[in-house]
Formats: sequence, C-alpha cells, structure tokens
Amino acid sequence: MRYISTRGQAPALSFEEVVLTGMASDGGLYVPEMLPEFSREELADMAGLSYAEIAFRVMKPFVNGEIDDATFKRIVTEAYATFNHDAVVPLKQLDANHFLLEQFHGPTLAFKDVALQLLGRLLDHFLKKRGERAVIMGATSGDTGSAAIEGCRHCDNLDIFILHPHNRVSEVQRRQMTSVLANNVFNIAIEGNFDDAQAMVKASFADQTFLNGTRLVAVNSINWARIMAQIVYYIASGVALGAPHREVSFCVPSANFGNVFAGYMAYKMGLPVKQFIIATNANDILHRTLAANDFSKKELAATLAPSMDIVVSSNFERLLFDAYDRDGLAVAALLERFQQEPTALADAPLAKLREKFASYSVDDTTILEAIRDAHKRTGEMLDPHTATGYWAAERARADQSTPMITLATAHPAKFAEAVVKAGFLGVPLPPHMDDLLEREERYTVLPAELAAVQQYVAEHRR
Ligand SMILES: Cc1ncc(COP(=O)(O)O)c(C=O)c1O
Ligand SMILES: N[C@@H](CCOP(=O)(O)O)C(=O)O
Repeated sequence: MRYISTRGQAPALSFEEVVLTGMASDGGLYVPEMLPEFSREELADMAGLSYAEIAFRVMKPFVNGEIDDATFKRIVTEAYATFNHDAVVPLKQLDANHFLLEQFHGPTLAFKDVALQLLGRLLDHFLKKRGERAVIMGATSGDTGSAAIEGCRHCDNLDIFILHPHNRVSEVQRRQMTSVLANNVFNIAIEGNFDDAQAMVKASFADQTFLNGTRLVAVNSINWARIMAQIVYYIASGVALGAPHREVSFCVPSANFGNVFAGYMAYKMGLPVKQFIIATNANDILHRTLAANDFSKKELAATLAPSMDIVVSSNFERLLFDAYDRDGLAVAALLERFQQEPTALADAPLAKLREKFASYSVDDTTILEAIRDAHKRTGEMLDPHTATGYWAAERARADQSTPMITLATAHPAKFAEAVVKAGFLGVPLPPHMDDLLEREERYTVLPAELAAVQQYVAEHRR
C-alpha cells in the first residue's frame, strides 16, 4: 500500500511516512493508492467483536505490515482503553430507525479523541523507532486542539503547537487546551478565525525552512491516519445495525469534512451505505456546493456550533479527487480557481457526488429548536453540532426506511452557551473535569501573521 497526493505531483509515501507528515509537497492531501475492500463475509464476521478488534481488522491493511501485528494490536487496544464506555462509541436508539452514535466518551469529549488517541501512539512508535524528534502544528476551532494535546503530550519526542481562534472557542474548549501545562505543549490564540489558523498551518508545511530541518507533523485531518481511524466507527456501527445484510445511512455534522469523508471511505471499502447526509451550520459551503453547485467562499460566521465555523473545508479535496476520477491536475486547477474566485464543479463529478450525498444547512435558531425538540422527543441533551445532524437527519429520513445513524460528535457540557440559550440549566462536566474552570491557564495571543507564528514556534520548540 502506497499513499499518493490528490494533486498528482508529489512522491508516493509509505504508511510510516504518511503518518509522519502533513500535506503533500504539491499542496495536495495523501490518500491510499488503492483502497482495501471487505467482503460481505468479512464484514458479517465483525458483528459482535470488540471495538478494538474491529479497529485492528479495519486498519491493518492500511498499516501494510509496517508495524507488526502484535505491536499494532497493543497500540489500538491502549488507545481505546482511554474511553469511558466499553463500546467506545456506543449507539443509542432514538426511535424505530434513528440512532445516535455517541462519539464523546473519550478523554476530551468529542469525536476527535477516536483518531487522536491512536495517532499520538503511532507518532510515539515511529519517532522512537527512528530516534527522531518532531514538531506538531495544528489548527483548531476547539475540539481537535485538546484531543491532539491529550493524545500526544506523553510523547517526549514531540513539541505541540496548537493554534486556536482567540475568543471564538467555548470556555470549556479553551481551558481543555490551555490548562495543560506540560513543557512540550504550546497554545497560541490567533487574532483571526479558524481558516486563518488552518492556512498558517498549511503554509508551514509548504515551506518548513523555519524549522531548520526538524520534522513537521500534522494532527489535523489532513493527516491520513486521522481519516483511517475514523473509518472504523462507520463499519462498527453499520455491522451492529445489520450490515452487510441491510443498508444504513449516516448523518454527519460537517465542516472540515474529515468525518464524513471517513464514512465515504468505509462505503468504498464495502459497507453498504444508502446515503450520507451532510449537516452544516450557517457556514454552508458544503451545502451550497452540493445543492446549488456554488463552490465559493463566503465570510465566516460565528455560530452556536463554533467547532464547525470553517469555510475552507480541507478534506473536500479528497472527495473531489475521487469525483474527478483521480485526476490530480484537474483537482489542483479547480482548487486554485476556488482560492481566487467563485467557482463550480464540472457536471459529471457533481452528479457523482449527488448520488451518495445530500446536505442541509442549519442556522442558529434551528440549532436551538433542534436541541429542544430532541430533548422533548427522546430525553437526550444534544450539543449544538450534533443538533445540526439531528435536525438534518429528521428531514432527510422522511422518505427512508433505512436505519439513520446520526453522529453525536461532542458532549453538550462543552457548549454551555447553546444549551442555556435553548432553555436548559446546563450540563455538568464529567468528574475528571470537575475543577476545569479553576485550573491555571497558559497561552500566548499572536496576530494572524505567518511570520509571527513561525517565529514563536522556532523559538519555543525544544
Ligand atoms: C464537535 C464537532 N462536530 C463536527 C465537526 C465537523 O467535523 P469535520 O471537520 O470532520 O467535518 C467538528 C470539527 O470540525 C467538531 O469539532
Ligand atoms: N472542528 C475541528 C476543526 C479542525 O478539524 P480537523 O478534523 O481537520 O482537525 C476542531 O475542533 O478543531
């Protein structure tokens, strides 16, 4: 198994190399040259296995023998032992055919833990084996940051720099990052938005001279290992609800598109999926593109679902690569146009996407309505991101008898503002975060300027 760039001009990499990098040198993202496929029998055999065992089976072909089976199994088992639910991502039935896939039982209460508990351990494994150090630069709209810090902070070979948009993440999210006072963890509050932070991280991959030869590694979903780990829960939840013998659909609160793209990979690997519903907040580029072929930037809006306040959706590039029949040059040309001016997809790729994907955009008022409605109908308290998915799924499934699995991407305790605005008293933090709001914080505020950020990283890395 080799990994190739979505823009077709960068060297192919091994699994180890792809884990230890970020973007491809041509500005693209890495994807497997060929996807492994599971037969119906192999899928059926996974029903009833532990999450760690399914994870091992699903990810083994991607690892390609570059980690021996016993070691990889240990890494996977340790990663998922950090979750406080035996099922890791349990399914909760809301009604006859609507299910929530609860992805917030990890250490930092959002779906990012599923991949980052694994990625931290993979980085530790490969860096120790090589006797190398590395610098992590990550951009976060609130959830990736704490999950990356939690997943990687025990790796002494890593210095972790996380950029979050100043005053645009929830208090709980900020404190989850800034109260980690380890000497290899550096939080930078950017005077800008998530897109600014993500652009600076990507620019740092494109020109790494400021690091004088030290390796730069990504923890965002531009790193293929993030997607790989996220494929697992689609397969695990699908087989739990009867796949491959029946189809399932998924509704995914989406922004940077890593989560739903992982679902699409699961489908391409053999999981029978009828449809993917993409739910966005008011930052609706994914919805506009699918519904109206309007692939254009719009000013970023601050919403009640702040982790999805993203305009430039990184992983959409991976889907475009597939939709454009893996023509890297066509993808590169489209994305260069997109950076300059409003653009549109060609007819054939758009038609291909519409075969499998539908989309909804959910504004703040509707998010609050969805939180209230879900609570009244099912007794569940949803976080505002999950609420976008719940609302979209309820609309989308009106014409479907297929089980609908809505991804519950975060715990409501992380987003008190929305919960209170919806008319509730709030949700307590779990015991391991009881004193979060009293913990000491450490972070540095910087302007949204690449030179300032790179200078900070160069000066502070150990
Ligand atoms: C809680 C939550 N839900 C949904 C999303 C959207 O996921 P993705 O960026 O993979 O589309 C994010 C982050 O982007 C998130 O933090
Ligand atoms: N919502 C994310 C944004 C970054 O997405 P990623 O999946 O590419 O890491 C966050 O919470 O930081």
